[in-house]
Amino acid sequence: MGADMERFGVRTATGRAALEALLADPAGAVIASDFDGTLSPIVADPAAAYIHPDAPAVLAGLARTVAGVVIVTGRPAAQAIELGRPPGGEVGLADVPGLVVLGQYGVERWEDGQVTAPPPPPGLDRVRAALPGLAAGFPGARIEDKGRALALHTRGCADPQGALQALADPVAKLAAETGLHVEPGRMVLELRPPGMDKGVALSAFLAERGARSVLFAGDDLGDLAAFDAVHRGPVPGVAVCSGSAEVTALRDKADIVVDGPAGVVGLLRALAAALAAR
Ligand SMILES: O=P(O)(O)OC[C@H]1O[C@H](O[C@H]2O[C@H](CO)[C@@H](O)[C@H](O)[C@H]2O)[C@H](O)[C@@H](O)[C@@H]1O
Repeated sequence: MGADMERFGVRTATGRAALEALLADPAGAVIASDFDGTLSPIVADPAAAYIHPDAPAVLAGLARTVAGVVIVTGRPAAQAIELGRPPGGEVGLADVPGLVVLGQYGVERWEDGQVTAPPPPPGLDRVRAALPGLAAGFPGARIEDKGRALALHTRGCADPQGALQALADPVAKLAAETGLHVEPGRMVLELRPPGMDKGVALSAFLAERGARSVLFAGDDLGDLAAFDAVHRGPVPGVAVCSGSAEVTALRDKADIVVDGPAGVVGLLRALAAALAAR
């Protein structure tokens, strides 16, 4: 077991214990992951953020062994499925047996090709009308309409971080006026329904599956709630940081830190190999 722990780069005692529990009892394990920045590399155009080419097959292999594989994402769930098949790829996320996608920070659920979700929150139309005015002052800013939430991206601006800071107050004011929640992320401010986050969504999924252990991988601020759920929940949990220079807040809270989506896929591949060797 010691060799396994070394291979996985676990740096905390609780992470070691949780990973040992997962390896000893895979039928009780849930493998959970964020999408953008964790399974798919960060790119300038959100519509072009396809999954790492090896991720679907690796997740499909794991899904045959564990209690469940779940993607917990800020994306609309169906869009994660679309971007979850790399261009020209033969295997996509839709081929992962029993996969569930909890989209839009947990308000949507994709399963067996069907999406279930509540109606869009009141206030969204007002945000939809107001955001172009806010974005107009920042050439290169991009509005992403996700149906139940809107995102204002600054990655295309000449000074993405400066634009993000300048937009923070007006976006917070708009959120307060419309009863929405501001979700800050990687060069993005999202206005989304309140009352749900990735931690709540993941905890509910773990309870539903009767999970006895969990591994969750994430890269961004919105994943911190899932890290908390992993560490404070009733079953042993491993939090994996998909590391980047852009976001450092997750590193100190992670049991394992890997280098971006390629590192996450490598870790999941090593996990699948260790389970197959048992
Ligand atoms: O919860 P996630 O799966 O991490 O999704 C969070 C948001 O990710 C997307 O935006 C981010 O990725 C883009 C593509 O690489 C990048 O251009 C952008 O700067 C990032 O913030 C997505 O567009 C959002 O809808 C997600 O909520």
